[in-house]
Amino acid sequence: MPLPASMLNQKSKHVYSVAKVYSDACEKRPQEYWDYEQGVTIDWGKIYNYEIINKIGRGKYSEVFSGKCVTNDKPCVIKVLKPVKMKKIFRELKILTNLTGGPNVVALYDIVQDKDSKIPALIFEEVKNVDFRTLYPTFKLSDIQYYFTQLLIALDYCHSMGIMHRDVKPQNVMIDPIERKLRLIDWGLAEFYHPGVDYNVRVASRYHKGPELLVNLNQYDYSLDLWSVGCMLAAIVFKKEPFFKGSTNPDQLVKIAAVLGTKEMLQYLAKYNLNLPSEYDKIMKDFTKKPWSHFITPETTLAVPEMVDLIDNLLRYDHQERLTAKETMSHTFFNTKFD
Ligand SMILES: Nc1ncnc2c1ncn2[C@@H]1O[C@H](COP(=O)(O)OP(=O)(O)OP(=O)(O)O)[C@@H](O)[C@H]1O
Repeated sequence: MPLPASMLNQKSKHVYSVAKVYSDACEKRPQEYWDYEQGVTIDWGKIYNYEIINKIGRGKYSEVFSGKCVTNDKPCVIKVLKPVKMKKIFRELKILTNLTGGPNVVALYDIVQDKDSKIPALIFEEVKNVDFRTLYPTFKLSDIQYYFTQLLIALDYCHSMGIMHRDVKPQNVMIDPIERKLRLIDWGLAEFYHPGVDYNVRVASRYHKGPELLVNLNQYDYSLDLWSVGCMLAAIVFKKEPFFKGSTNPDQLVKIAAVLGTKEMLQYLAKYNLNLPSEYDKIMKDFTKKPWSHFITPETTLAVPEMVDLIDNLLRYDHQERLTAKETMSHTFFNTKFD
């Protein structure tokens, strides 16, 4: 029986922006692939197969524990979801079941449910992560080439599967430097991409929010994730963590404009027929675009020309101008040998 029509792929009356790549990734797959509103058939595992060892993280939407699977003694991570709308839970489950097994995507081992609260817990592979504040300062250019290629492989894969991550940031990129293993985690804000659909701009974490989110451009796409990658690279290379440090969401755009320029921001808005939201009236200033050389000091030895050019091609206001994940991987920076 065909599924009833869904609101999830309802195009806006006025379509003004469509992804440059993989725009039909969902449409070409069956509706069951992306329609999480019809519910998700879950093959529930057995909760007594898992043992909690200790708490390792607490997010807005979950509590995360390290644990082990008692049947094989294998370590795992147990993400106990907080009670939120079932629709959000279904979305995370659908996306994870679609993506698990993909390159550098955290593997989902099992889904279990507390029998009283009915709240699901997700069982993942464990990554022996080293905190980015400790790890990133040790990176040489060759490490950046290696780990960012791994991250881009994960992003190109999820984009090719019609999914935008929408929360790319160092805290969601687990790296085990001993195994040189990288996994993209936290698919809780990820969403299926349908061309011409208006998306909620209240996604991503402040420092990694793309300009499209801050100016209420709803028809954004996979290119949002590439802005966040640009922020991560700029922070590492220019030794400024985070690179754009807004104190509020509106201030985040002010911090971006202070680097990329105010005139350039207004040109971006004009291209998509948008006005600067009134919340900026009192706080936006007329900044001139700063050249990247402004951020170069004797300490920024990673800021080689190839890297600066890469950052310049990711940190673009216009989401349609940013390199895609695939284009980023073929950028000269990744094809240059550094010591
Ligand atoms: N597979 C894993 N291996 C190691 N650590 C993990 C793993 N999954 C999650 N963590 C740890 O738990 C933290 C929270 O996990 P996650 O980001 O999935 O939860 P969340 O509730 O969605 O978080 P947030 O509110 O920050 O978005 C991570 O930042 C990380 O430190």
